[in-house]
This record gives sequence, C-alpha cells and structure tokens, in this order.
Amino acid sequence: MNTPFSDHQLSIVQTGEQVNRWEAWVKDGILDPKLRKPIKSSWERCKSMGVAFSTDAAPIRMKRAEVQHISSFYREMIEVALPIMRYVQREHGSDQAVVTLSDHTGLLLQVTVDNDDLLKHVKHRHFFEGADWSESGAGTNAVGTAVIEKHPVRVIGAEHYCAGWHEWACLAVPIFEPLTGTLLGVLDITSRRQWYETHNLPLIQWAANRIGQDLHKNAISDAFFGLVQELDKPAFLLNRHLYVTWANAQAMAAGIRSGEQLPVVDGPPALLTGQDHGTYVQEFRLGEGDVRTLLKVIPYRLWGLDLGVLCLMMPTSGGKSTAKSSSKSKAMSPVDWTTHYTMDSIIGRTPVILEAKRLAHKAANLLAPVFLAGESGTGKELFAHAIHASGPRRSGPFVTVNCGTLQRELAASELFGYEEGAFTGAKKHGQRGKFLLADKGTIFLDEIAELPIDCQSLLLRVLEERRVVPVGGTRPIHVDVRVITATHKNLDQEVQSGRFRKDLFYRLSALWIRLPSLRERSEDIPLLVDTFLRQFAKEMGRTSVRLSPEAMQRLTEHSWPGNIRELKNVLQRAVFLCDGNVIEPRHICLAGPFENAPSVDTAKKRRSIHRSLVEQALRESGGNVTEAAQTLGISRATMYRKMKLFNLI
Ligand SMILES: Nc1ncnc2c1ncn2[C@@H]1O[C@H](COP(=O)(O)OP(=O)(O)OP(=O)(O)O)[C@@H](O)[C@H]1O
Repeated sequence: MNTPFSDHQLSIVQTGEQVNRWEAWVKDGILDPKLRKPIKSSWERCKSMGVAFSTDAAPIRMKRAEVQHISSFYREMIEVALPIMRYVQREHGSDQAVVTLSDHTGLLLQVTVDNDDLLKHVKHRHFFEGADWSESGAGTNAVGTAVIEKHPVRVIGAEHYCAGWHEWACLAVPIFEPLTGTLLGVLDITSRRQWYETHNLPLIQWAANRIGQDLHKNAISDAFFGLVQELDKPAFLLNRHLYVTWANAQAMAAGIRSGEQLPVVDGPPALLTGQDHGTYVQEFRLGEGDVRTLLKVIPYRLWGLDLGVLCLMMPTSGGKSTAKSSSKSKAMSPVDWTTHYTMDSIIGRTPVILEAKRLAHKAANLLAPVFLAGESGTGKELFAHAIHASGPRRSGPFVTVNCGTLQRELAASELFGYEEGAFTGAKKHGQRGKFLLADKGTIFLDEIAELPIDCQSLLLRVLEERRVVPVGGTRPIHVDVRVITATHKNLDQEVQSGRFRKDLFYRLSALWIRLPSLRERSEDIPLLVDTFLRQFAKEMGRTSVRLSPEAMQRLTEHSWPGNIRELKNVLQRAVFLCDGNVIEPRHICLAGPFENAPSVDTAKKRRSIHRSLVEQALRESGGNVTEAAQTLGISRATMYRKMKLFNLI
C-alpha cells in the first residue's frame, strides 16, 4: 500500500539510533542517509531558519482567549472540529493521546485531552491554544511539517528538531477545503513516544477529511444557499478549474451538470479572469446547442481565501433565457409566515428557564424590540415564535430573516425591498422587502450580529421612523412591525470591536432575554428526554421507548455544546438505532452521525496494541508497577487502571 509512510521503517522507534542521528546533525551537521525524506528536508529548513535545538516550549503567538475571538473562520472551524476531535479521542480508546487542531500556519486552535497527568505534561511544552507549532516556532513536528509538506506527517522521538519534544510522537494530517484543495488547517494526535503505534492514520485522515467537508458544507449552505433559493435563479458554483461543484435544481434543469467541467465555447470565461462581483455575457454548450447567457458572478471567498465563483444565470433582455421559470421559492410561501410554536412548546421547569419564559410572556404584550441572547440551540427561534404567538399580533405575519445568509450587496433590498430597475437583474415591478411583508406582524432578525454594517444604519432609521424606503425609491412607506432579534454572539463585544453600531444595539436590546444553556439547567434533561422520546417514537411508528439509567447518566454527564438541538439529534438517532424498547449507552452517539467511522475491528486492534504495551512494560520491569508506569510515561494510578482494564490483576 502506498501510504505517506511507506519509506518509514516503524522499527525506527529504536531510540538509540534516532538519538545518534540527531546528535550527528546537531554536533557535526551530518545528515544520516537513513533519515526519512520529510524529516531531512524539515531539519534543513529549521537550520536555515535558525531554530534552536534546545527549545523546550513552543512560542506563544496569541493569548488563548484571543484565538477563539480572532476571526469567524477560527470559530467556525473549532465548532465543526470539536465533536470530531472528541470522537477521535474516544475511538482512539486510550487516555494517552492529545488531539489538536491548528490553523494553516500551525497556530494551535483547540486541544482535547482526557487525562490530567498528560495535560500537565503537554502544557509544560506549551501544547495549548495560541501556541505556535509552525516549523519556524517549534522546529520539526508533525503539525508544522504537515503545514509545509501538505500531506500526512509522522514525527517520532528524536526525529523532532528540538530536544524538548524527544519524548513525544505525533501524527498530523492536513485539512483541505474539498473544492479547491486549499489548506485550511491541521489535525494532529500526539502522545508519549511509547504510544506511537496507537496513532491511527486512517482515523485521523477520515477526521481531517470530515472537518474539511463539514466546513465546506456549512459555508455553501450559509453563505449561498439561502440567497440562491430566494433569488429563484439557476445557480451553480465553479472552482478555479471551471468544474461545477454544486448546482441548484433550476441550473440542473437548464443543463448544468455537477461534477463536470463547464463546457465554455469561446476561450476562458470572464468569470475566471474577473474575480470581482459583476455580470458577464458568457457562451457555453448546454444540451443540444450553444447558449449565450448573462452570468452574475459572486466570488466564493471564505475566511479570507479565494475559493471559486458562484454563478447566477440571469434572463437576457430580448434573447433566449436559459433560466426555466420555477414556482415561488419556499421562503416566499405564506406558510412560512405563520408561527409554529407557542409558549407551551417551551419545555423546562428549572428556575432559569421559567424566568426566561416569564419575561417572554411580559414582552409579548409590548411593542418594543426584544433581543434574545443565548448559545446556539438554546431555543431563540422557538422563543421568538412563542412571543409572537402570545401577543396581540398573533394573527399577523411572522417573517424570519437569517442575517447571516444575507449577501452584503443585496441585504438592503431583501429587508426593505426595491423599486423597478433598482439594479441589474431586479424584477420588473420591483419587490417588497421582508419588513413590508411583516406589516402588522413580527419580523424575527436571527443572527443579527451578522447584519452588514451599512444596513445597520438603515435598520436604525426604520426602527426610529417606522417607515421604509425601498432601494432605488424615494417614497417612504409606513410599516407597523414588531422586531425580535437574536444572536449567539456577544453583541457587547461586537459593539466594542466596531462591528456593530452602538446606537442600534441600545435600540434593539431594550427588552433583552438571556436563554440559559442546557448545562445551566441539566435538571430539565429528564423532562426534555421524555417529551422528545415520545415525539420520535411516534414519528418512527414505535409504541414506547425509554432510556436505561446508564444511558440517562451519559446524557446528564455530557456538556451539550449544541444545547437542545444537540439533545434532540442524539435522541432521534438513539430511537433509530435501538431495536427494542430500552435505549442503552451504546445507542447514545454524542459525537454525531459519523457514519464513515472506522469499524469496531480497528478499535479492537488498538485495544490489543495497548494491552501488549502494558504487558511488555510489566514484563521488562519484572512486575514492578511503578517502573512499568515510568516506562510508559503514565502515573501509577493510570497504570493500575489499565492493568484492571486488561485483566492483568
Ligand atoms: N425549551 C425548549 N423546549 C423544547 N424544545 C426546545 C426548547 N429550546 C429549544 N428547543 C428545540 O431545540 C431546537 C433548537 O432550537 P432553536 O432553533 O430555537 O435554537 P436557536 O437558539 O435559535 O439556535 P441557533 O442559534 O443555532 O439558530 C429546536 O428544534 C427547538 O424546537
């Protein structure tokens, strides 16, 4: 098999030989020909960068808190990666490994570790968020070297350039954006040198791919999908090599094929030369003949990286349009203007949720804007529906807008509408914006922190004057709308950093309600479980399903970063997996539906490697537990736990 390590003799872990090679390099500058190629090249690079051999702690590039707040890319990446990292940790089956995520430069963004002993040791080496594990910061190491090599890298013991990491072994796999192959970050597993055999390349490779794909999926759906649905046009995404990587139903009906290269008729299309927003005439071959069409091009630019272009096919005036007319988009359907939930839909008996409910009841009868703050999945949208449904406007429309999916250029026209001819591609008679659609009812502006800054001043004016002026128009139109906003972000901080207008913040947050996380109200878990289980059992045609006490314990011990949404998903899957009436811990998948996960066989194999390592250490120490624990670099208590686990005592 052609693995990235095919040139690597695993017996290289013979430390003596490794150390000799390292010393020859350090003292005499001699590169042993037996050194693996990536290590050799990396040592040469480190030398030219002047990295010190004696380094024993990586430089700190950023404070821990800064890392999580620095950019939305990091936040999104961490949110996507964290459950996958936890899954890797569990599948790895030992508490002797640290799993890390770093960005495309080797800056550590997230570290997961289950063992306090180990945590203490890695912290000592600055193996924590904000530390710089690039080659220039920490010499040859799997993270930094994978950033350069752009393929999986394993570094064991004295293959590390700096003496400080000679006790350690690490395996890192790059995370790529799947459309363009752009390097987004690196996933790594690190443990003491003795445990290197437990590092499972297929598992880490699967996890890194999964992170890349999930990031891509989120980006597509968040940045484009909502917009494209609402525009009701054929739309497709092209990578830099003209391959169609995604197409909506209208585009497919017009002959665009996902996965195929766009058959351009006349030379390189303007859309690849012009990376800016714009509308270009483009000719390409679709079905029976050549088609000339207007393409509106929006760069696919995420996290500061240029990844490709989104193309919207516009009807040409007078000429043949390739766009097939389709029914009104789902978002415009009146069905979506009604509320789906009431106050009774809000489940919970703990004081924190009862207080939030009490405030929501009070706010329902007032006209002032309501601001809902809370982590993702805590029920902000549910509360918004319930506030509308309990107030005097309940028979009026309820219109939801996710500000995170608004395209900056189109945000104002989406919210406030536009007049005929306001911009190229505008509908003949203009369009009413969401505010006018919500007249006499409620508008729910979700993810308000994402509202483009230039739209914030327009919104402030609408709130103050209760009138909207559509884009391209001059005549103000009176609107009578109740505004509810929500965000999972710290809006205070957004104001301080200048991303959100202070005056708008004050205007929106007169009646603010904080929704508690599920962690703060874990006593509600049994009640929520009971309700959701009944719901899912009914949906899946089952009589009754309940949780075993052990399964319930797993749920109450979990920290629920995804809050109630996560709990619902976990229970839905548990009902699906469980064939009988009792859900056991094995039916509870807290890491999510990672169906491509490595098989049980792999887990068994790793367990047997662990067992043999423990046995070997005990044999070599003549049964001396303290000595065996030292050899493995673990504490005596951990050693006893492992001996018990493997029936060795
Ligand atoms: N108190 C609750 N009782 C019953 N169901 C709830 C409760 N809170 C949330 N849910 C359910 O959890 C899921 C997530 O809720 P919702 O979409 O309202 O969260 P959110 O805070 O708006 O999330 P996000 O910030 O990610 O948009 C929904 O299915 C909702 O019905």
